[in-house]
Amino acid sequence: MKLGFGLYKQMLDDEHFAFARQAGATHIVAHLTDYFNKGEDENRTDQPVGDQEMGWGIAKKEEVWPYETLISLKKRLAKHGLKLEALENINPVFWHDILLDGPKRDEQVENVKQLVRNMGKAGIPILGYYFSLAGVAGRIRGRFARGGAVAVGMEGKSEVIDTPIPRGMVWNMIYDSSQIQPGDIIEPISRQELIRRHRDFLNEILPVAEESGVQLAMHPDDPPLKEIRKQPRLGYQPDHFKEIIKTSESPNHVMELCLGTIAEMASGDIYETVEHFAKRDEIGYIHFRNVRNRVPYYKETFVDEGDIDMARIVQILRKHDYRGMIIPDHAPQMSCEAPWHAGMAFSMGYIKALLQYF
Ligand SMILES: O=C(O)[C@@H](O)[C@@H](O)[C@H](O)[C@H](O)CO
Repeated sequence: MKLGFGLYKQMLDDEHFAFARQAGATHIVAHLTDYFNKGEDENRTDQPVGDQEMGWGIAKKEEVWPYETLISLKKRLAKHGLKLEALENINPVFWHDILLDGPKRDEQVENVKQLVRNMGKAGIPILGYYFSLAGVAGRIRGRFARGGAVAVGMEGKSEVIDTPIPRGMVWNMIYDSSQIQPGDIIEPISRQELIRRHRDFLNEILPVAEESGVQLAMHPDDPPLKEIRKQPRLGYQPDHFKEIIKTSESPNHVMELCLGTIAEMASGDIYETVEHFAKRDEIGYIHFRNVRNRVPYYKETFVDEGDIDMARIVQILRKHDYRGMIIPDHAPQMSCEAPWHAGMAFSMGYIKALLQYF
């Protein structure tokens, strides 16, 4: 197994690369979408939470990440002894009308194909994506982890969860602020319609992924409620994702298996789910984090204190000879001058020890 580390856009610098390597990472997941593009967000070092009606921020208008950008990032990482294993998430500016089935859909399918080709050419093996209208919305932040460490979670349904998505926004980011008008919302669709949009997207992108040697790794719905912001989720039980991966029938379509999100689901068994995907070789990479309780009351915890027995997960992965990457995803913030660094270093140390002894 490969120990990896995820870095947000604003962390893609030498200092963070050195930190990741020092914490034991050999592989990197890079987020090239700036989730914090609001100018004044003081929480830029923590994960984006999704407790605001207007979402994470304004999606930056930019051209589809070109080959040159990708290869230069790869080379900068290589200087630190790190391999760029995956990009996580697609800027909503590139694909909002694929999610919304809007007028630019076909043009935007070409954007995603181009991104996949650029990744293939640069030798980046995995694109993590999350097919969702509401995106990561409706969580709150609080002193939920051991010793009062700040983490995210849910305390029942917050107001945002039932507030419809305004037009101009999707995936919890604003892609066109000129469209945002009071009362103008995205019409609710059915889960079947969302499944259709996703299937059509895969039918067009997967052949290109296969040709390019890139795997598309699907993130489960986060948080896994049946409906958020009046829109359905692709899935809210492990079985939904098993079904989607099975019907896509391509070795290039796999899971970005987030243990926390799966364990938060109102039903389903995390160990059986990991076993299912590991046995079939359907895991792109793993978000190795822990939670307590299930939606709508779950809380993120330190990696060693939640409901999931992480050693058991590693044993299941070993049993099926899983060779892919695991990353901490995110961790509670620890009380000190570098709360994010301390939380992530704690997770990395714990995971490294598990990998050493199991
Ligand atoms: O902060 C983060 O990294 C999370 O929000 C992600 O795990 C997120 O759930 C996925 O990237 C899916 O978008």
